[in-house]
Amino acid sequence: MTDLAVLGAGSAGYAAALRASQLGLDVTLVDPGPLGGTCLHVGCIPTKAWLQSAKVRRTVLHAGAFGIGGGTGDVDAAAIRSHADDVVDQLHRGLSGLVSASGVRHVAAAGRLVGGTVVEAGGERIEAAAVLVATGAEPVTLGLPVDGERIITSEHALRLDALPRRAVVLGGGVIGVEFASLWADLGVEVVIVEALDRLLPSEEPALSKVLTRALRSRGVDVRTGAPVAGAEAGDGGVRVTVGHEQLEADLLLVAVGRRPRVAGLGLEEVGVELDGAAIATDADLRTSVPHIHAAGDVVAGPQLAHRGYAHGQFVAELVAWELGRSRHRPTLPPDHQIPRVTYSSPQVASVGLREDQAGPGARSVTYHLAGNGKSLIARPTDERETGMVKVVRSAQGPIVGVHAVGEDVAELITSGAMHVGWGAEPDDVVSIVHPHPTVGESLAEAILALGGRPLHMRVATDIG
Ligand SMILES: Cc1cc2nc3c(=O)[nH]c(=O)nc-3n(C[C@H](O)[C@H](O)[C@H](O)COP(=O)(O)OP(=O)(O)OC[C@H]3O[C@@H](n4cnc5c(N)ncnc54)[C@H](O)[C@@H]3O)c2cc1C
Ligand SMILES: NC(=O)c1ccc[n+]([C@@H]2O[C@H](COP(=O)([O-])OP(=O)(O)OC[C@H]3O[C@@H](n4cnc5c(N)ncnc54)[C@H](O)[C@@H]3O)[C@@H](O)[C@H]2O)c1
Repeated sequence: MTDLAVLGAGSAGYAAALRASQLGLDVTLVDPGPLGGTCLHVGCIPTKAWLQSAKVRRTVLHAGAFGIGGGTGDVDAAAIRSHADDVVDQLHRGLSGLVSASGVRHVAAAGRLVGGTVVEAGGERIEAAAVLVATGAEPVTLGLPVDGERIITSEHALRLDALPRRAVVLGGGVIGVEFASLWADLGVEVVIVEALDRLLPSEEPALSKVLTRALRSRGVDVRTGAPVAGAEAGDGGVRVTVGHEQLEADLLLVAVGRRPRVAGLGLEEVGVELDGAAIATDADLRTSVPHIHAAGDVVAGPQLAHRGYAHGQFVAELVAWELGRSRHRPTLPPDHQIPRVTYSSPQVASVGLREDQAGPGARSVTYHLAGNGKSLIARPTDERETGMVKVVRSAQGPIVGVHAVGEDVAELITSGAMHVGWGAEPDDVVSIVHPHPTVGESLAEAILALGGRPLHMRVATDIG
């Protein structure tokens, strides 16, 4: 018997386990893989390590623009991998220590539901008061013959010991854009192919435009409105069919989305309903079967590690409350309040609603980072794009969206998430002083303008 059995020890599952044990629940965490799941081992952390190496090479190649003698920027893919592995290992050791110190029991096996809230894993039968399914997602391959060598997914891309000379990236979403950006900066000739009419199609159109111009200026061949019809691998490389055209490359990265991992979990057998490919849940992440919850990438919505953390902690608190072990009934942040960052160069970061989603009478101000000292200092002078921050408020109401593109704009979206989450009005924020020079003060500049009192920008003073 256990209070909570968690299937999956990724961002959602381990966050649930840690929070539940803090609340005094007995927890069993089931996962056949290493603690940490996709984000730690084959997602957020190793991709950001590769992106950092790409940024270092770019800095080295542009060092002259900063008055420093440049280097050759030779690339050692195996050494980049080893740096990424070191970071992952260190975080994995830390997480394993946290989980064992918390008293959570880890069963290192795949689990499945075998009736009600009973889980079977590694030959063991675990009866639980509540179950959380947090088994994550896996790449969609569109039936393309993924072989791990010529036609690959992001997981294979992170294990490369040598970089291709020429690569086609299929999908202009988050994974496609991050790899296109980092490979281009590491000297790979990249073609990125997106079926819809722009890269990162769910972001504000202005951000996609700046990103596309920046990638093109670094030699990336960006093709939009171009669905890929097929691909064929041979000894010498891969041939990709886009419309009537054939593209030749050393490899094809398939990055067209990730689908919830729900097969083989016994969901159908115990009556857990699906909503399309994802597990159907109510607003409190309860599935159609009492006391079975779902969290993270198995639930439809943005597939992000920090959403997984929020989901996992929420379910732990809800279960503790339902079992009478906590007096606090938790609330779940809505998906649109979850910040999104694409860590390409330039970065694209946003939270809340786009202007076209913010209702009638919504107003916005766009502050161009060409006026931001910190952004100009960081930018090599031979690069034209600096980026922008756009803030959206609902009609005479609160700030409902912050959208940014530029170097290091990920750092300002945390403040954006607070403004949107707290429903702040521009007047609530204008008296908060931001440090200078920072990229973050560009958000303050846009909010000042939205509140009708611009400082370093020329806009009509009756705005907002
Ligand atoms: C290349 C890449 C880069 C990414 N970068 C970012 C980023 O920068 N920022 C960000 O926020 N998000 C990023 N993500 C997304 C992020 O990794 C996911 O949103 C997050 O990992 C989801 O957490 P989860 O707990 O739902 O699932 P996962 O982390 O996928 O964990 C699921 C776990 O379930 C386990 N499991 C599977 N089947 C069973 C079973 N039958 N029994 C028990 N356990 C099982 C798996 O072994 C796995 O450990 C990235 C993803 C990818 C692929
Ligand atoms: N920095 C981050 O937070 C981060 C990084 C990587 C991944 N992730 C998460 O992983 C998930 C998966 O990422 P992803 O980039 O694979 O999915 P995605 O949904 O972000 O993008 C997939 C893209 O592929 C395009 N596409 C689909 N079929 C196509 C075809 N036949 N031809 C051309 N284009 C096609 C889609 O229009 C879409 O733009 C995302 O939801 C994201 O949240 C997050």
